[in-house]
Amino acid sequence: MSLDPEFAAALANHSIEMDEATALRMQNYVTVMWRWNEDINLTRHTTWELFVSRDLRDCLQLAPLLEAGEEVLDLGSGNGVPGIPLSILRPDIEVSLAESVAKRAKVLSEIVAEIGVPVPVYGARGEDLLEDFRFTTVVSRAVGSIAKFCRWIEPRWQNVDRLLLVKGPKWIEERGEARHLGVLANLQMRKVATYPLGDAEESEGVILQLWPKESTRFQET
Ligand SMILES: C[S@@+](CC[C@H](N)C(=O)[O-])C[C@H]1O[C@@H](n2cnc3c(N)ncnc32)[C@H](O)[C@@H]1O
Repeated sequence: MSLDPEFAAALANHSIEMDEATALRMQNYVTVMWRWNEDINLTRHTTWELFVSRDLRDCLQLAPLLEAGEEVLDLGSGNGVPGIPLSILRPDIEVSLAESVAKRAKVLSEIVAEIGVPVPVYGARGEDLLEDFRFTTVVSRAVGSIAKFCRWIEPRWQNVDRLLLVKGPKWIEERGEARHLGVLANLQMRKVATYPLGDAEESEGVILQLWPKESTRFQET
């Protein structure tokens, strides 16, 4: 397999440097995922430009925030973003996927098997999975509001060190709602990445880290 010139052009267009082996693994994931997308709705990002400028962009922001050896759960994985690209970008972390829609979870299992990444897929609600499994970090994109996540994880913090949520500019409204509902009372929240979304409004994307107040683990990060 060689690199698709449109993928290479999209990477160059966004000044993304990636070694060829990683780019080819990423291309294989996207190609297989798009093939499944013809049968079951997984993504609307069906051009290399959209994949690179939306999906890969967010994954590249998340990747450096994770420490080697972490056990990461992608909650609400859908088409596999951010979990599968993260497992390709960071083979030194262990990624699992939770997807509550059984048909999508089954397709995700087919995708990871075909592309050969060591990523377990759970056809379950992520918050239920946290009853029995422990993860150092839960990552998530486009699944629920800050308040929703606070409520989901609230009874499960003994099994999670931190949450990393990928958010668009609406995160400020969501923070307002979460404060209003009082669900942030026992949590610390910090913006750990900010980056331009490249849209006409010049809006910013953020990655929010949430962790329990009593934990000192992320004080210095
Ligand atoms: C809008 S899609 C986002 C998919 C992907 N994370 C992305 O950023 O493109 C949300 C996905 O999360 C799944 N989902 C929603 N709530 C969930 C939960 N509590 N646990 C696991 N999956 C969930 C939905 O079935 C859907 O596939």
